[in-house]
Amino acid sequence: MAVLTEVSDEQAGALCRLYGLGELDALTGIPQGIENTNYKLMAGGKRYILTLFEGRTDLSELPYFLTLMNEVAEAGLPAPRPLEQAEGGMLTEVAGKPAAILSFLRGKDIPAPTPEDAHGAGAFLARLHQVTANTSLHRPNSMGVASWQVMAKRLSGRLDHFAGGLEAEVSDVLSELTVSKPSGLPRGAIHADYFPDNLLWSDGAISGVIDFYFACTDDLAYDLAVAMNAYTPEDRPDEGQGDALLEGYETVRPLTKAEKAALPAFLTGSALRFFLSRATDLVFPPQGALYQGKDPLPWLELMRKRREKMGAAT
Ligand SMILES: Nc1ncnc2c1ncn2[C@@H]1O[C@H](COP(=O)(O)OP(=O)(O)O)[C@@H](O)[C@H]1O
Ligand SMILES: N[C@@H](CCOP(=O)(O)O)C(=O)O
Repeated sequence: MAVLTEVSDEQAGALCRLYGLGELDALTGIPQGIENTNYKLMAGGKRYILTLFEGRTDLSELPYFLTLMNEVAEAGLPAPRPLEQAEGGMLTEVAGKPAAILSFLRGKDIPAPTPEDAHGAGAFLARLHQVTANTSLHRPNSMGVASWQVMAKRLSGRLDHFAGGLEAEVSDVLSELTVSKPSGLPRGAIHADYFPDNLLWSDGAISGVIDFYFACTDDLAYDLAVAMNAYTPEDRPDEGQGDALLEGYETVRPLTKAEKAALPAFLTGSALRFFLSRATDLVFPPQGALYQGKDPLPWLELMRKRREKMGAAT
């Protein structure tokens, strides 16, 4: 239940005036999500999303995320469009939290995507990259390799509780990844959290891509690897969703030779990244976010599979 901050009808009414939306019709909390508070806001007969940014989102980075979403929407892809206040500015404050109003996107996520769904998600990711590769916006990846090292260090003394010998294994993988770090690949703004719950579908087509709050500047092929892993079902890893997503991606944007060569390391690295972030959140539950305890272990298994293939590819 991600309504961490209550918003009164009075506060919502004031927001409607600030953004020139007409009369407030209704305000309903959205239970999905774990990071921020989201409400469905109905005003002047239209639907919007009201997001209150909770503790884990860095305030100074909000303009980057909102401007990026706006650029993607301007390019004709279904990303949330942040609304401007009548007097200018996208951000405001509600109940002591920074807040924005975003356009509402129709559709629902597909919790257990088939390989066919993954193929469509891959083609859409490539279209997204065609837009975000050209942005002038810049934000370093705060969840990149350096942060994996920080997380592993913070978890030191605890990793072996997840699996015997894991501390040494993670340290070995980190060294391998540092040695094999590719450079000079196509870069741009990447989504960095392209999981099935961040894509909305309607009538068999993608009607929304949401949750840009990990977006950053990085290699496009790394984003693809995150998505291939995220679409690999945790309980049925061998059904082929990852490969189908890659196939779909390449129907729109074929990978360069160098990107193909980098993919095994990116798949291993991104599996390690989500294992480490989930393990960190379990061991040190974040304050201010309503953490629902996502299981890190399937990502450890996936990391091991990906690492085997990385070894075979070198
Ligand atoms: N622009 C939008 N249009 C429609 N629904 C949205 C939109 N943004 C968020 N949602 C709904 O809110 C839920 C949580 O949003 P999300 O950004 O994933 O939250 P969190 O950052 O807390 O993970 C989504 O699963 C979706 O149901
Ligand atoms: N997708 C990540 C966690 C980020 O959560 P989100 O609700 O903001 O998408 C994971 O599965 O570990």
